[in-house]
Amino acid sequence: MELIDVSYQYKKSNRQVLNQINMKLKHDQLNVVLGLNGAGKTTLFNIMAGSFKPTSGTVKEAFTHEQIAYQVQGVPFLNQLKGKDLVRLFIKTASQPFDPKSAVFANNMNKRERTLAERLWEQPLGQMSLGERRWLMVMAMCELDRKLYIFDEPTSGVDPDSRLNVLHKLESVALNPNRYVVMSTHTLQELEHVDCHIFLLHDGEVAFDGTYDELTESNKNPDEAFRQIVSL
Ligand SMILES: Nc1ncnc2c1ncn2[C@@H]1O[C@H](COP(=O)(O)OP(=O)(O)OP(=O)(O)O)[C@@H](O)[C@H]1O
Repeated sequence: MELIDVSYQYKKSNRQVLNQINMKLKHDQLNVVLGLNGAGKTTLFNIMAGSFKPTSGTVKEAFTHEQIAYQVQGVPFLNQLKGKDLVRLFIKTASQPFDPKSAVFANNMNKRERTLAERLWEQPLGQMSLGERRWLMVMAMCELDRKLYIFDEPTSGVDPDSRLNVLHKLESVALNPNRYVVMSTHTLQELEHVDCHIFLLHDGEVAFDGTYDELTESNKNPDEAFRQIVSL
């Protein structure tokens, strides 16, 4: 998937959020979009998902809605829904078989994850912590068979252990030549041991496009390396 000279400006706004962006997503690797608050990450995801039409420019290899799984931030679900209902919702909308007796999506989980999945299975969403809810949603979405997966801050509020599990899950989803996986995060340290390609959005442009090692070449602290780029 490639974005060619993509620009975006919200109606009634005089600011160009994205200004002739060029990006080529990688297969077999996690694509990570970084940027300050308001840099345009969610706007970019909406363009990739086809929800927003670029003001100008082209999205090459655009996918239909059926080919995309998009985890957006802050979607309200009924608090009474149980974990299994949420998973069923995702799986059923994809017309995939769902077995209510077993946590089908738990097949590749380690012991701790499996215990968590089993506990959340019968627990209402309203009684889950924010991190538990996010973890469950991301794991369920990974079970869908799609061409493009977009995760807007999938590790936000998730504890360090589950965060690693989520990232490794996304890495494994990306290990398929017919898929693209894109995510955003503000926690740069979590990327050190992840096979990923980084795009850093700043001032409407891609200010950095490269690997984690390249990002931290001049400063081993990724936050400082990030700061250097956005201070230029
Ligand atoms: N509907 C809208 N109308 C006008 N401006 C908007 C609208 N939605 C977002 N913006 C502006 O567009 C810019 C980019 O927003 P976006 O949500 O894409 O940023 P982001 O990088 O995802 O931020 P964050 O890291 O805080 O989630 C922001 O300055 C925001 O205020």
